[in-house]
Amino acid sequence: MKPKRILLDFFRATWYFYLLSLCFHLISNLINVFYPKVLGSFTDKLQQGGLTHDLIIHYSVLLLLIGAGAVLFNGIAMYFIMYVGRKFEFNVRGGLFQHFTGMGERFYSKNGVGKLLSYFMNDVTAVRESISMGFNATTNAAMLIISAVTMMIISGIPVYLIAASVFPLLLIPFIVVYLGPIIRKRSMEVQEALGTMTETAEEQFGGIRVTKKFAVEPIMNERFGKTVEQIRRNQLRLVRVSSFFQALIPLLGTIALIIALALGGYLTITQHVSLGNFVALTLYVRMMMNPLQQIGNVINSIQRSRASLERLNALLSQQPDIVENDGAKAIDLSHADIKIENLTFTYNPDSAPVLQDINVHIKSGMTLGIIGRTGSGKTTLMKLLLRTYDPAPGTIRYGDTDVRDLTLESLRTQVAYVPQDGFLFSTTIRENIAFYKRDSALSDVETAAQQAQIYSNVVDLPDRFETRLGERGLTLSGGQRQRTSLARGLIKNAPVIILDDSVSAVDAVTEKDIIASIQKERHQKTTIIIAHRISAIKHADEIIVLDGGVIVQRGTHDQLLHEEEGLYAALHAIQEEGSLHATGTSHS
Ligand SMILES: Nc1ncnc2c1ncn2[C@@H]1O[C@H](COP(=O)(O)OP(=O)(O)OP(=O)(O)O)[C@@H](O)[C@H]1O
Repeated sequence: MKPKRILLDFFRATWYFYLLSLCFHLISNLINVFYPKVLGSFTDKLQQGGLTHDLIIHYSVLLLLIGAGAVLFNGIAMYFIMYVGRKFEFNVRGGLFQHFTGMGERFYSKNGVGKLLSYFMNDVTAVRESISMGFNATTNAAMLIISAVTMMIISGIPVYLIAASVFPLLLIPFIVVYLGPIIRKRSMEVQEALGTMTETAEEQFGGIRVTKKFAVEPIMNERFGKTVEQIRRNQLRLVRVSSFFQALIPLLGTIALIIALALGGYLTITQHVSLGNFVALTLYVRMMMNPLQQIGNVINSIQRSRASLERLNALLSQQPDIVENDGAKAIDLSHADIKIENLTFTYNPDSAPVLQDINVHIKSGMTLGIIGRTGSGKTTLMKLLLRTYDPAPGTIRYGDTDVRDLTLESLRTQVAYVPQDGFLFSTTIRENIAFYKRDSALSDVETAAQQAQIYSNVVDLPDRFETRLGERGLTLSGGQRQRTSLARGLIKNAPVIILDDSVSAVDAVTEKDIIASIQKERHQKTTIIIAHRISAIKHADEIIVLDGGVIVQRGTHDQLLHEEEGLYAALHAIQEEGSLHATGTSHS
């Protein structure tokens, strides 16, 4: 993939706006540049004693027209640039969002939500501001300088006087070249510190309930304070160099003015330059100072935003780690067996495998139970089935098709995955359940809710299925959230469903009802249930026991119970004892 160059692509698509703006800037400056000349001629008339009432009115009207014309055309030029700047923001934000949604889990585990938000907000705005402001100020200044110098020459001001007065201004590019990279580096540090702060804030607001329950607000305040302090330090470092830079530009302007006054004054006294031309010269030099100062600001802001632009280009050039093969096909998984053969997987090449030599044949329509200690690789195995991470070629096949040769859409629409902590959106319960198909009939939503045993809870809520949930579904209890997420998986009625510890937060009676309803509804449909409680999987056609990434046992519930030395029987004994204690029937 070619590296992304968003600015170049954008300019290619919108160059005519810039051209239009350039034309209006040109008109505005051509009008504006007459202002010193008119004043110069006014001064000459005054000196020669030829000023009449009519002439005063004439000059006043002329100056008014010049001012109004310049402002009007400058305003139009600015409008075009601001318009196109907002378009840039809109395009890039849309593109970024689309790009981010295509990225895989590995990308999100590296980039926190706060960081991504910071790219959206700070970086895009920084680039937009610098291109809008940059274009306006640079074209304005360039045109003004060119037209001012031309006008001075036409007015008969000696070239050596113009050259001497304008010379200090020519030093600006050298200062820019020297200070620019320093500003850019320091600005990058500020942007990074801002990203860290957004990330910390996002995480801390997200975890505020935990913070409060542990009464650790002071620690959190201190941690957040450190990130803010880092921003302050970085910003001060940036301000030191950028304010020095910004102060230098007007200083050079002032030196130019002093030369114009001193040398111009001398030449006026010695009759080499008319008083009118002397007034015009000082006004022209004064006139150039503001745009030059703006250019200083612009160059500063361009230096700062180059860091943002580089980051945005780099981000948009990143390829998702999971990509569809060229010949990927969509196949119907309704009757496809899932074959896992000699599957070994590691998240990082340097670390030990998380799964080792896994072999499972999941016949179409069967129920597979997976149990194992925490961290034994159960979820990882499911992520590979969904191709959230890439398994080695040939190790996972649906029917006869390698999972890598399936289109991602066909895979993920036909395999429903219900995680343990399903994220709920801050919208209605109905929309959360009908997530994959927003226009599902209410009756389908209700049926799924019944299967997930959440129906009776929902109908007790004031707006039933139209009840809006708080952020991340926090209006509901943990068990209710889990069952809503389960309903979201069940409504798909997909050929394959994976329940990844999806009933861990419900009581034993509700779990039994959910399992019974799943058994009924998913008869003849492939169902994979991961659980820590044996009660949730004991009905499965086959159960595999994972330990340390390896299948250590497999069979039906009864077969596994007979392997008395096995992990399964041990887990069973512990859980049975626990439930006997819980129901008060223990004899010990
Ligand atoms: N994105 C990741 N990057 C690196 N290592 C990971 C990643 N996700 C999981 N792991 C590691 O892989 C191992 C298996 O994790 P996995 O989530 O598959 O276990 P699990 O059996 O589902 O656990 P649990 O029952 O607690 O959900 C763990 O040691 C975990 O630390």
